[in-house]
Order: sequence, then C-alpha cells, then structure tokens
Amino acid sequence: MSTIAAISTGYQTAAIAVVRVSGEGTRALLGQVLRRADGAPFSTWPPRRARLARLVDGGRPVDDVVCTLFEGPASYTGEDMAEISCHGGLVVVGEVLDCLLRHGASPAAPGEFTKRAFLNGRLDLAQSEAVMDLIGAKSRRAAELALTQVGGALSGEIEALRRELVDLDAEIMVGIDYAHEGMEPADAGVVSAAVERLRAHTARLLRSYAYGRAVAEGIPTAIVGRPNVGKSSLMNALSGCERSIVTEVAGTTRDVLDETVRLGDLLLRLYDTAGIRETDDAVERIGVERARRALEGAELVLAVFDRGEPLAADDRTVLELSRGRARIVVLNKSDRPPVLSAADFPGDTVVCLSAATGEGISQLEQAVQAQLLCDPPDAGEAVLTSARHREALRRADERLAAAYDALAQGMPPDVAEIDIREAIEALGEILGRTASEDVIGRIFERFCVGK
Ligand SMILES: Nc1nc2c(c(=O)[nH]1)N(C=O)[C@@H](CNc1ccc(C(=O)N[C@@H](CCC(=O)O)C(=O)O)cc1)CN2
Ligand SMILES: Nc1nc2c(ncn2[C@@H]2O[C@H](COP(=O)(O)OP(=O)(O)OP(=O)(O)O)[C@@H](O)[C@H]2O)c(=O)[nH]1
Ligand SMILES: [Mg+2]
Repeated sequence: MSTIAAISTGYQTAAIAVVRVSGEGTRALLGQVLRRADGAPFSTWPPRRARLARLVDGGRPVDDVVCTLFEGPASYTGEDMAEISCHGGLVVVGEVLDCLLRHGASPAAPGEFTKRAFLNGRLDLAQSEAVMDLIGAKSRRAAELALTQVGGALSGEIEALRRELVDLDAEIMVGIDYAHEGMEPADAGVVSAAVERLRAHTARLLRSYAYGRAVAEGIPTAIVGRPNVGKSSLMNALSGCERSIVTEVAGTTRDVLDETVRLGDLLLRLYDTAGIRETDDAVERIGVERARRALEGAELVLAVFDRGEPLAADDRTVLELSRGRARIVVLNKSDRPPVLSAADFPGDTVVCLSAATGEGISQLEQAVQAQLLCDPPDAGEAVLTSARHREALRRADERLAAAYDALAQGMPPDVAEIDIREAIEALGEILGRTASEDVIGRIFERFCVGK
C-alpha cells in the first residue's frame, strides 16, 4: 500500500504539531528528509525512540523535529509508521507535510490511518468507529463509553455471540449433512434453548441503546409553547448561558435555536422555538411553522405554560400539537401567584419551575431522565451507541426470533439454520467481518484527516 502522510493535530496555532506517516516506504522517505547532527543515517535509528533531527527539503532546512519510528506490525496501523513532532503554527506544519508529499508520500484520506489499522486486523470495525466517537465525544461519560469500546468491550460481546451461533450452526449442519451416515439431527429442544439464551443477551444490548445514544449523541428536545411563557428563558437556564434572547415582548424568538446541554450523564439537543400562535406577521408565521417542524422532529417535547395565567387558546393548540408525544409539561414562572396546576394536565408529567430564578430546574432534570427511561448499565457492561450497530443487532435478533418460532412449530432444524446463518452474518457486519466495502468506506470518510 502507498505511503501516506497527514497532519494529525489539526490546523491551529500551537506549540507543537504532529505529522504522521504510514506505509512500507516510511523508512526510505524519512531517510531522504531527516538529518541527525551526529550524521547517523536514518536506517540505523532505533524504533520507538524519539530522535531529534533536522528536516530538510532538498538541502533547505525546514524545521528541527522530533521523530519516532514504529515498525510494523507493532504499530497503530500495523505498517511501518513514523510521527514527526515539529513546531506548530500554520506555516511550519504545512511545509513539513509538503516536503513529505514532494518526496513521494500521498496525502492521507480522512480516517485512512485507522482504516489501515482495520484492514490490517489491528482493530475491528466497531473499535474503529469508537476511535472516532472518542474524538468527537461531547461529555466525559461519552468519552468513557467510547474508550471502553475502543478497548473491545462491545466487540467482545458481539464476537462471543457470533461464536456461539457459529457452533450452533455447525451442530445443525452436521446433523443435516451426515444424516445418511446415521448422525442424529440436532435436538430441536437444545437448539431452541440456546437461541433463547442468546436472545436474552441481544435483548439486553438492544435495551442499552436508549442510554448509549442519549449519552453519545443526545436526544432531540423541542421547547414549545405560546409566546412569552418563558421558552427562551428555560433554554438559557438549562444551558447555563444567555443563548436565546429574552424580552417581555411576545414573539421575540423567530427562528429555531439549538444548544446541546448535559443533563447528568445524558445530552439533550435543545431546540428553542418561536411561540406558537395565530399571527398575521409574515416573519413570525415562518417562525411558527419552523417551531411545528422542530416539534415533529423531536423525541422529547418540553411544553411550556405560564403558571400565572389561565390556559389560552394558543396553549390548547400547543397541547394538541404535542399530544401522544413523549412530553413534559413545564409550568413556568412559579415565582408568581399560581393559576394553573398539575390538575389542569391530567395524565401528563408536570414540573413547576421558574426559569428566572432556577427554582425547580433540578426537578425538570429528574423528570427528563425518568421520561427517557434509560437506566445506566453496570460498570464494564457493553453499551450500544451507534445506530448502525443497533440496526444490525436488531436484524440478528429478528432472525433468532424466526429460528425460535420455526423450531417451536416443529419445523426441521435446517429451516432454523438459515435464520441462524443470517444472524451470524448480521453480527459480523458490526465487527466488519461481513461489511461491504461501501459501508466501510462510508464509515471512515466521516473521520478527520490524520486519524
Ligand atoms: N503519539 C501518539 N499518541 C497517540 C496515538 C498515536 O498513534 N500516537 N494513538 C493512536 O491513535 C492513540 C493511542 N493508541 C495507540 C494504539 C496502538 C499503538 C501501537 O503502537 N501499538 C503497537 C505497540 C503496542 C505497545 O507498545 O505495547 C501494537 O499494538 O502492536 C499506538 C497508539 C492516542 N495517542
Ligand atoms: N416572573 C418570571 N418571569 C419570567 C420567568 N421566565 C421568563 N420570564 C419572563 O417572561 C418574559 C418572556 O420570556 P421569554 O423567555 O422571552 O419567553 P418565550 O417563551 O421565549 O417568548 P417568545 O420567544 O416571544 O415566544 C420575559 O420578560 C422573561 O423575563 C419566570 O420564571 N418568572
Ligand atoms: Mg423566545
């Protein structure tokens, strides 16, 4: 494979930056551009040792750098690799990279180092995806889950499930293939018991997705209500900054504003919306339309009302629009004399609070956590955080359910065997054993360059 190079530390002014090289031409390439003060040729440098050197581009000094060589296969990518720590800043780093490219390296595509690690069997696909999740983590908990996954927690569980299914499949196949030699067919009772046990495991993993996604990505949450009830104030109170403009004028918010806020271990992607009301103002009408769309796209709705005023027609519209949705009724302005109470919202979870003083905000946080029904996993337990993994696991689980039903209906085990094989295939997609090149390409494209 070609020798690739990229800046791994991002474009920014910084004290030091790292340029990474990987591929079989690494040694030859560095031999051309690095010079030791003691004159020792690059071919004699010991691997895994930082070495000070001057980087020269055809005789012209470019920078003084520290270089570390990692010999394959004991490297991140599994190939020969090097890391050049050069001076940071926008000019020097670019020059170092240009120099390597001029001497024959190709620019690395996004995620190409990690893709090579995957292709060389250093990481499976789920671990590679977790590397990206780790880089993109928006909270400590999300980073912690990603790191556990880089270490192979999820992969280990998926691989164990897959192994057991492969064994089961082999047992059924032997019974089918050697029936004429007097082999007993696999015992349907034993097979269905095994399938049931494996399904308990897939079910637990699938349940963990609600929590995993809420931690890693956040739950789209719309704050809706008629004008002036305090939606923007609530957004600001939850996010801890003055993101949205607050005034006593009804119709202040016109566009949808979003902000990601952390709530315990979970993330909420909050959308502050324009107050919903009938209006002749063209701009406001567009805002109201956007508010409705944000509401439709949300998985959790915070429906806000002014507790100090009786329900108005626009309030009823808000209730109507959010009916049947995962919703929490927020009675804001609890610092004012009450007119509304929980009794006005039968069947709803109701929280009284004051966005202005912050009173009751923690009750809202508790209500949100309860509403999202995501119980945290036990320490060390694998958690699903990726939609791709969930989709594949769901398919595996469906096939196992079909296998179980087939056996329960007294069909011969070879019918169930087809389902079991498909389940094995689906689990293999998570690990990248049976993922198509398209899927793999799409996964790595989302990485940053240099990773
Ligand atoms: N400077 C630097 N920091 C880094 C990385 C890197 O590549 N370079 N990483 C990369 O993204 C992460 C660490 N992950 C790594 C994983 C494996 C190997 C590696 O060389 N593995 C060899 C040798 C193991 C050993 O020394 O015990 C191997 O597994 O055989 C390096 C880094 C984060 N920090
Ligand atoms: N007393 C009291 N006033 C509040 C509270 N929360 C918000 N307000 C006031 O209510 C008014 C409207 O607040 P906003 O947050 O702008 O209301 P909104 O729902 O975003 O309004 P629009 O964007 O116009 O739909 C402002 O004058 C706020 O200061 C509260 O808890 N108590
Ligand atoms: Mg507003």
